[in-house]
This record gives sequence, structure tokens and C-alpha cells, in this order.
Amino acid sequence: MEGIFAGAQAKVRIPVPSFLAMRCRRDLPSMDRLPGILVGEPRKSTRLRCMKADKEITDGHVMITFNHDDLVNSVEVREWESGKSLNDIAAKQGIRIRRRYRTGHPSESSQDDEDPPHNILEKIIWDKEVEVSQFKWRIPHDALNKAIDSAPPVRDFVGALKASYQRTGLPALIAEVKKASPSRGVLREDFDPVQIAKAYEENGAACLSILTDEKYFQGSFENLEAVRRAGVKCPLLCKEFIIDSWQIYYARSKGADAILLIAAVLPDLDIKCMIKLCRELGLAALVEVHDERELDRVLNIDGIQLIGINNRDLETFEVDISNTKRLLEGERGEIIRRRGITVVGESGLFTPEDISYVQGSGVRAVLVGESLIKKSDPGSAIAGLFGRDVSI
Ligand SMILES: O=P(O)(O)OC[C@@H](O)[C@@H](O)c1c[nH]c2ccccc12
Repeated sequence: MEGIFAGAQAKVRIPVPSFLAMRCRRDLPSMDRLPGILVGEPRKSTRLRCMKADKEITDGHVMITFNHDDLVNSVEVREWESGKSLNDIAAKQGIRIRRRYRTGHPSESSQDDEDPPHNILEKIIWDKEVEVSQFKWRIPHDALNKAIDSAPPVRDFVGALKASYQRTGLPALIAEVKKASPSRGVLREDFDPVQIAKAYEENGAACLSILTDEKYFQGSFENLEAVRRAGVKCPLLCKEFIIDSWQIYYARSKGADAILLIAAVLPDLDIKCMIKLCRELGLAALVEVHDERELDRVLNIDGIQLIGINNRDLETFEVDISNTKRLLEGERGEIIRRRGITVVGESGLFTPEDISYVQGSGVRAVLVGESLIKKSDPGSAIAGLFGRDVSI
């Protein structure tokens, strides 16, 4: 595989997703986890190497054009070229979640035995790495491309949130279709995702969030597809632990209108490239943060429209809704307002007081699961959550 090097002002076209690269090259360096950006043998050269856009790889394939400078100047690329591992690079950005496979290949040694997962989020990610690598081989790229071609059109997720806020004067609701969670166990036994989705829509939800992780949340991509096929008009967020651009294509093929990117898991360059990919596919990206450091990282990335502040610490499960207020105070809140970024308050919202508390902090949308799904009638629980009927 030949590397290409572009001159100072040239554009570098990079094939995404990385799974194609993985099919062509088995000797990828650890950085192949970045979404299709870094391939080749960086240690042998100080020059940036990108995969040559040859026909076999690019046929019928979405290409993303990166400004050459974006890549060369990226800290990750420079560090990678000097031989650092992805986990080291991520750790320098304050990311505590480590990846399981140092080389990116499940066939090679993992760190399970020496140093098992430190917390539940890390465990979820390690399992997800295995799951995604298996899926990628099972669903060939051509099939995925065809599925995307025949997928229903993307709806405007951010537009739906803004319209709802303007209509009601209350934070727009992203109602979560969630059967279970690792922190709370099974939330609802009689779980019919389509029925619940319709009830949420009828009762004023602006958008829906559909859990697709099976192992920890008892969700599925079938649920996402079924809700989309049932004619629900609310735009859909695919609630998945995304670590690879392949998953974004997959979510799109199943009818998602938006995806979630978790800053506690993804290095900056992953977030940048995934956002770019979302734009190419017409998807919205909800970028989730939990603390100031993550928010600062995300605010340094161009093109972010939607930031989620999770009140739940995914490493410890502790929930504290004052987290939203703390993060939006001062200059950070100012920057967000100036840029017109929509902030979503996530998790632990149960009462009209909770809603007005986060609204007062600057939130224009809320993501709510447990407090609705546990009620005998989740649809009519929406009016109870907001203190009034928000469907009119
Ligand atoms: O059920 P709650 O406390 O209302 O939370 C909903 C949502 O915020 C939560 O499910 C969530 C937020 N971020 C996540 C990331 C992965 C899985 C789940 C989540």
C-alpha cells in the first residue's frame, strides 16, 4: 500500500471507514482505531502517510476530504508518528477509558489478564471492540452501502429540538426507549419499543433515543429499525457506544437520524473525523461530556452543534444534576451561547423542578429515560415531568 503525501495546501482524501483499510492491511499499527485515518508504517517515516485512494478501496465508497494541515497539525498524528500508542495519546487528553487491544486486532494479545477493566464503562467499551470487529467482517461493505442507499431519508434532529423549544418554551424532550441499564437493571418488563415510541411522540417528545446496545441495555438495532419503519416522525438518536466509524454507517443504514459520541471514550481526532463523517451522511452528532475537561476538549472542535451534558458519571453511575449547571457557568456557557450550540441535559431528571433547574442553567433540550419508562403509562408521564401537556 502506497502512502501519499500532499503539499502544504493540498487536500488529502481519506477513505472511511477503517474497516476497509483493515481488510486490505493486516499489519495496521495501533492507530487504526482512528476512523480510517492513520494507516501505514509511521515509525519508518516522519511524513504523514495516508492510504492511497485506489479503486478497490474507493469504489462506491464515501470519501472524506481533510485539509492537509488539519492532519499534519493534529497532535495525535504527530504523537502517533513518534511511536506513541493510542492509549497513551488518549490518556494525555485526560481520557481514562483504555482500549482493550493495543494493536487494534482482537486476534492479538489483549490486556485482560494483566489489567482487567477498571470500571463499567471500560468493560462496555472492551466488549464493544470485540462486537464491532466481528460485525465488520460479517457485514461486507458493499451490503452496508446498499443498505444506506435504500435507507429512509435523514430527518433534521437539531431542527426538531429547536422547533420544539420555540413552540413550548420548555426544553425539547428526547425521550429514551430503554429497557434496562447496568446501573438500574430492568426498567420495564413489558417492553414494546414501537408502542412506547408512538406514545412518546403523541405526548410531545421532539426526538427519540433508541438504545441499541444488547449486552448491557437490552437494546437492539432491530428496535431502531422497527421504530423507524413504524412511521414515527420524531427524529431518532441511535444510542450506541461508538468507537469505530463503521458503526456510524451501520446506524445510518438502520434509519438513525443522529448518533452519540462520548468524549470520555473518543480522542479528539476521532471526534473530529466522526463529526465530518456525520455531516457527509446527513446525521446529527450528539457529543456527550461529563466534566469541564471533556467540555473544553469538545469546545476546541469545530462544527459541533449539539452537546450533551451527562449528569451520570458513566464510570461510577453517580448522578448529580448540578453537574449541568456547573459546566454551563461562566465562560464555557458564554462560548456555547455565542456559537448557538444546543445543550442537552442528560440523565437523572424526574420532576418539573429538575427540568426548570437545568433550563435555568442554559439547557434547551433534555434526554430522559428512567423517569418516563418506569411509569405504567410512559406517554402520559411526559406531562407529569414537565408540569403540563407539551404536545399542544
Ligand atoms: O434514564 P435517565 O437517568 O433519564 O438517563 C437517560 C440517558 O441520559 C442515559 O441513558 C444515558 C446518557 N448517556 C448515555 C450513554 C450511554 C448509555 C446511556 C446513556
